Amino acid sequence: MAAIEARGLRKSYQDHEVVCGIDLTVERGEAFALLGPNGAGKTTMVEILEGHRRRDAGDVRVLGEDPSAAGRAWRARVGIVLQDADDAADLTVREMVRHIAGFYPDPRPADEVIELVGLVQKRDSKIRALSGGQRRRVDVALGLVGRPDLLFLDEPTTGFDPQARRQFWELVGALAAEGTTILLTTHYLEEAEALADRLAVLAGGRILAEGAPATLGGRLTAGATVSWRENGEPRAEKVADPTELVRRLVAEGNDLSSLTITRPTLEDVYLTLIGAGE
Ligand SMILES: Nc1ncnc2c1ncn2[C@@H]1O[C@H](COP(=O)(O)OP(=O)(O)OP(=O)(O)O)[C@@H](O)[C@H]1O
Repeated sequence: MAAIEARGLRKSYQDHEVVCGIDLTVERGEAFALLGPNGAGKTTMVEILEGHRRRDAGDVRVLGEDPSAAGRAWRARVGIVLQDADDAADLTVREMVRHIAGFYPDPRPADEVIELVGLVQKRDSKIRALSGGQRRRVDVALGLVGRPDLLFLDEPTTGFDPQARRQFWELVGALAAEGTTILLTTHYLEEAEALADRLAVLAGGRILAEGAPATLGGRLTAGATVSWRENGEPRAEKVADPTELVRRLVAEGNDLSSLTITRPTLEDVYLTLIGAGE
């Protein structure tokens, strides 16, 4: 059974439909990323799957249950890192993690979680005295402490410095290796590429494309651009397979010290898709 199964999911605010009949399957143990511009409907989707928002139509099963009707046992298996968590509490990091751990049947030890998110130095600091990125790490700690089977991460690394982001990627990789299913939204394409087994690009409440990061939008078959210099002049040619062209350039005795072969990046593919979706 898939971890997440949604069919014909719809949601409107007033008369504005922002999720327009989405089908989505996330397998158990998979890391899945939702990408899309501001207002695409990602958070609305995720909140419906978390059981935090009612849907207007569609069938949804998350860990085998309908999230709008699921009870405490289900909730204990789901970890959530909200986009705008309000954690400006008067508690220390450790107190807060312990407090939330108390709601779960089999939590991770608080100190272990604090170490996982790199907050050992701030363990006894009040949360309201932390920087934005450090608070975000607390959010992540609270999402992890219950040892969830499924973890929702809504823009988890917003405000992280580059080092913290790398550490977070390693953490998510370790959780995925333990078998945790992960549904992530992000605006960082390199994050999606680093973390996701599969991803979907959402715009205007619809999925425009879905697949592995390496093959999304025909990325692998889109051809390659070969660039080199000939008699001091820059040359470039777009080809399906660069092998033959490179062979010819070698046979012709060209200086290939500046040769490059590039394929569309995930960002190229994403921007093309979004452009096409507007
Ligand atoms: N509570 C609400 N009431 C009315 N409209 C809403 C509400 N929440 C979201 N919307 C609208 O629904 C649309 C989708 O919003 P949503 O937050 O799901 O997008 P998103 O893809 O998560 O965007 P972002 O990348 O900016 O977080 C937007 O047009 C937004 O203005």
